[in-house]
Amino acid sequence: MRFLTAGESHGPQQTTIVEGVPAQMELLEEDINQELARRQGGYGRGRRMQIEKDKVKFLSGVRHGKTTGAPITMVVENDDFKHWEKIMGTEPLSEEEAEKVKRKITRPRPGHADLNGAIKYGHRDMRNVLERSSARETTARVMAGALAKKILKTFGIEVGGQVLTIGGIHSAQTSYSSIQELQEKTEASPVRCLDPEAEKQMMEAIDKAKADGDSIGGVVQTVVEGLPVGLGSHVQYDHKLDGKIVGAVASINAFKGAEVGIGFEAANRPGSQVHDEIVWDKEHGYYRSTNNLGGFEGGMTNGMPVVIQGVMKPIPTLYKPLQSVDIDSKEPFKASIERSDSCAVPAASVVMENVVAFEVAVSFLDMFGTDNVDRIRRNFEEYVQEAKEF
Ligand SMILES: Cc1cc2nc3c(=O)[nH]c(=O)nc-3n(C[C@H](O)[C@H](O)[C@H](O)COP(=O)(O)O)c2cc1C
Ligand SMILES: C=C(O[C@@H]1CC(C(=O)O)=C[C@@H](OP(=O)(O)O)[C@H]1O)C(=O)O
Repeated sequence: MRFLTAGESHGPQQTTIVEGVPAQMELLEEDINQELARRQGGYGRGRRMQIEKDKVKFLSGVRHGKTTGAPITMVVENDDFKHWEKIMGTEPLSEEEAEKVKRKITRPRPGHADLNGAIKYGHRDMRNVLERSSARETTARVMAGALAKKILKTFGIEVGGQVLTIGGIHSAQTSYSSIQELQEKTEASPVRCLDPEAEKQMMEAIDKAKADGDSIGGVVQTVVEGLPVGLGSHVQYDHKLDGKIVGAVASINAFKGAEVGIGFEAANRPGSQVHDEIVWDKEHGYYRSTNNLGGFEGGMTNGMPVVIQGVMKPIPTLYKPLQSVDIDSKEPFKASIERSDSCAVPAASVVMENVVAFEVAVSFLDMFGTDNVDRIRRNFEEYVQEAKEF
C-alpha cells in the first residue's frame, strides 16, 4: 500500500490517492471524517481552523460502502480558497495584475521552509514554497492514516495517543488501563492529555505564549495495540518497521525526532534494565514482562504494544518577530506576521497517530496479503495461532 498527497494550503483542495487497499472492506466517508475532525481540534490553534470544516469526498475505489481494490482518491476542499482564488489562480497574469493580486512574499520566516525552498526552486515569491510546506498537508496525510486505521481495526488492531509535554510542562499521569480508556480520556481533553492538573497548566502556557506573541512545542506519544509478532523484518535495512515509523514521524511538519519505547533513556540504563524478559503461557503464547523496547526487536514487532514518542518544535510563525532578511532588498527586517497557530501539539498528536497507523498497516498487508479482506483474515488468524504455539 502506498499514497501520494497533493494540494496547496490556500488552493482549491487537498487530495490523497491510496493504492493497495484490500477489496471488500467496509468503508464510509464518516470513517475518514472522524479523524479529520480530531485533527482540526485541540487548544492553541489559530483562526484558520474556524474557517475549515474538513469533510472527505471519495472519488474512486469505493462503491456502495465497500472498497473495490482500486486506488482510492479522497479530497477535502479548502474553504479558505474562496478568499484566495485570484492569488492562487493557475492562469498567467500580466505584471501589473500580478502586483495587485499576488501577495508576493519576500521575507522568509526563520524555522519555516521559505528561504531554503525559494533558493532551491528559484522562487522570487516565497508563497510558492509556503503553500506546499504548510501543515495543511497533514489533512491529506490524515486521510491516508484514517484509511489505515480502518484496515487495522478490521483486524482488531487499535491506535491511540496522548500528549506528554507542552512548553516544558510534563503530564504526571501517562498510564491507562486499556487503549479504549486512553482514547476516551484524551478525546475529552482540550490538549489530549491524561493528567487534569498538567492539562490546566498546558492551557495556561499556551495562553501565555499567545499573549507574548510566541509559540511552544511538546512531546506526543502514539500507541498501537493488538499487533502480531513479526511485522517488519530484520533481513533488509528498509524493511525494519521501527526505522520506517521513526522516519515517517520525523517527516511530519515541525517534528524534530522520534524515539521507540524508552528511547533515549536506554542510554542511561544497564542492559538488565532495558531488555524485556520473555515469558510464555498457553492462553497468550509468548509475551514480555515489561515493554521498555516499545514493541520492537530486530525491526519487527514482538507482539507487545508499539510505543513511539515524537517531538514537535515550537511553531515558526511568531507574532513576536525574529530577525530575517528581505530577499529583494537584502535589508534586515523584523518579520511582520500573518495569522498562525501558537501551539499545534494536540493536533499534531492526531497527525502522528495517523502517520504511524499508515506505516503499520503497510507492514501488516505486506505480511498477510493485499487483495481481499477475507483472505487476509484467514492468513492472519492462522498465523496468530501458529505464533502462539510456536
Ligand atoms: C498540525 C500542525 C499545524 C501547524 N501550524 C503552523 C502554523 O500555524 N504556523 C507555522 O508557521 N507553522 C505551523 N506548523 C509547522 C510548520 O508547518 C513547519 O514548521 C514547517 O513546514 C517547516 O518544516 P519543519 O519545521 O519540519 O522544518 C504546523 C505543524 C503542524 C503539524
Ligand atoms: C491549515 C492548517 O494549518 C496551517 C498550517 C500552517 C503552516 O505554516 O504549517 C499555517 C497556518 O495556515 P494559514 O497560514 O492559512 O493560517 C495553519 O492554519 C491545517 O492544519 O489545516
